Amino acid sequence: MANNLDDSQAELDSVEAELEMVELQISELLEKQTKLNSRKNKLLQNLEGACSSAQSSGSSKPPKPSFSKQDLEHYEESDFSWSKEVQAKLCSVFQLSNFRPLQRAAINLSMSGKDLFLVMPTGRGKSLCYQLPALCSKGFTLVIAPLVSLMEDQLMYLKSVDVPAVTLNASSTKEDSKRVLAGMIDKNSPFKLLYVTPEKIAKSKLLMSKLDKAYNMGLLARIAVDEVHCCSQWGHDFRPDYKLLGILKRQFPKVPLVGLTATATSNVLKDCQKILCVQEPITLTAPFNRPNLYYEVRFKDNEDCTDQIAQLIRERYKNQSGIVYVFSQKDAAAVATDLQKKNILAQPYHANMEPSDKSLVHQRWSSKKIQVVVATVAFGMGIDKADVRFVIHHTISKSIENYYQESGRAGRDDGSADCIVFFGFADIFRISTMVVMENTGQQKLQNMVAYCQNVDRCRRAMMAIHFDEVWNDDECNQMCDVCRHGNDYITMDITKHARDVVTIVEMASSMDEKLTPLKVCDAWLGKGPAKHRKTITVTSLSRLEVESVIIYLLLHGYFSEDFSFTPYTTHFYLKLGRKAALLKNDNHSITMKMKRRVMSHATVKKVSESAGEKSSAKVEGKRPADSDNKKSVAKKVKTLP
Ligand SMILES: Nc1ncnc2c1ncn2[C@@H]1O[C@H](COP(=O)(O)OP(=O)(O)OP(=O)(O)O)[C@@H](O)[C@H]1O
Repeated sequence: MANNLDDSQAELDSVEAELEMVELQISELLEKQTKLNSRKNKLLQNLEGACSSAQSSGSSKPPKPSFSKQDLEHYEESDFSWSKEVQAKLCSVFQLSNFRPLQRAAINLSMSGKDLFLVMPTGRGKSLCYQLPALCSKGFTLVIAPLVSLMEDQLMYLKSVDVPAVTLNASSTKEDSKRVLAGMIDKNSPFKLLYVTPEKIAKSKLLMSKLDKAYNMGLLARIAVDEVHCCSQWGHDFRPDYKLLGILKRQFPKVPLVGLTATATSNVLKDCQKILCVQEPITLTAPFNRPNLYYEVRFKDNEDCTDQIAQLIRERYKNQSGIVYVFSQKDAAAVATDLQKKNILAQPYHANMEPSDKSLVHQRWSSKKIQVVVATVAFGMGIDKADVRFVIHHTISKSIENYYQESGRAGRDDGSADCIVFFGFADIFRISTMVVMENTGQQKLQNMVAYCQNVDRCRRAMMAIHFDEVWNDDECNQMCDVCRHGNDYITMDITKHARDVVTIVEMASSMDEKLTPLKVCDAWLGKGPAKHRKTITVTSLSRLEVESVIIYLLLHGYFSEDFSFTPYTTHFYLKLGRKAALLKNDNHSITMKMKRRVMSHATVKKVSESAGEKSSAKVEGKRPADSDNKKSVAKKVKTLP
């Protein structure tokens, strides 16, 4: 009997070991699949380019795509019946001399009556693509925008260039509304643009009936849906009322619609197409690469992060405008106060401020009376200051899409600007608990963390994946810290460290104890409660290295999140992830790329070095945390008594 049991146990162990190997192989294959897909996309792009030129030279040809490069070239031309007027108004009204990429094509398509989705990075001039056609068409253009403040900014701007535009929203007076509703069916078109929120379309029968009349009179020239990704559940700013906008195309099928967004992926756009009931829209996607922006990630030391920011502002951005994004309203106030104490003209901005205070900060900043706005993400849509020279993130964003959008407020004038994010360990878990209820919140956050943790891939190329684009690292032009300071990393074998730290969490769990990531760090560094110190192998890594290893293990499935909810707050604990069991296998090893300035040579086993660097390269930028920690690097190995 005992023999039988032993045999079964042995077989079970062997099956489990085999399963672990299979799981490892699957994860390796998945990684390989991602890389191959990226290469495939790039090759397809190259092939598509080659096919288009072959087609134009008359050779034999694959079927023509629905909107080919030649079509695009056609719409880039300036010999349409409206071209002269468009060009004249570009100069005389908008005081611009040239179009930016895709603007002319978008305008020509829209003037030709085509439905269009225009995906263009933030600040590249999407508004012009419906404002200019509005001026060159009979009647008025209906613009759906998500925020009243955004409409007001647009109206202010349009007023400054003498373009008649109006809005209908909850704060419009009765008289205003009456005037606007009458204007909609006035053949003399007293205004060329009418801005409304999606809620207004959903709720105001009067507005819909006037639109119907205007449509029948041929006065509803065009419909523009700004921030069109808000239609889709998969878009990061989903707004339920956007879902009801399908009524517009159903009621007014002959009116061309243009949907504008800075952040939609192709899946989000497909969803928007369905929701808006647009049959066959043409999608124009401007390249997302902003070559004038320099992207950088810095490790965050909570104690002196604001000092570092202040120093940057004083030295590198003297007299230049910028934004510091923070996590919470409390942080906005605290960081702004800290900066003020260091003689920097900074003011906070967050959703909970009085609207008049918000506009005051915005105005002061726009007119350079203050240098820096310390803001939560509430400072976003509708911010149109061209000469923002830096956007510093005091805390990481909750997704790459958000980061792209927020950092993209820099350098709208095409002049060079910096986007720096301070990557802090504790911040990851603050954000993680904040997005816990969001569908894909954790995955998106992990992508952002992977962007920050990355040491060997061009930051642009990493962002591109999220916009269904493939950018070559060599197109970066050293405009990210990785490309500029290339090879500043080492590949490390962290298997033993991983085993040690996973054991800590395992032991805690066997004692029915949950550990937050910070507690795991402390315990591993030998700073936790005495009862833990007796049982664990204290690491010789520095705190920064410890944090990096834990983040790596979390990103790669050796750890996972264990949320615990109370009526007041959500706690983040670490538990073993699906790959933790692999560490029991002696043949399993984990390697990790780590920035030189993070790792200390004495403590980790170096597997291979990146090309071009000598092992004796000095470890730069040591922070107090590192040096403090060296005191405790006594290679203590404590075992059970
Ligand atoms: N052809 C052009 N040449 C120079 N500047 C331009 C051109 N087109 C637009 N701009 C300017 O670019 C700035 C940003 O334009 P706009 O607000 O339309 O951007 P956007 O793409 O709508 O951004 P967001 O996604 O933030 O709404 C404006 O100051 C605008 O005047």
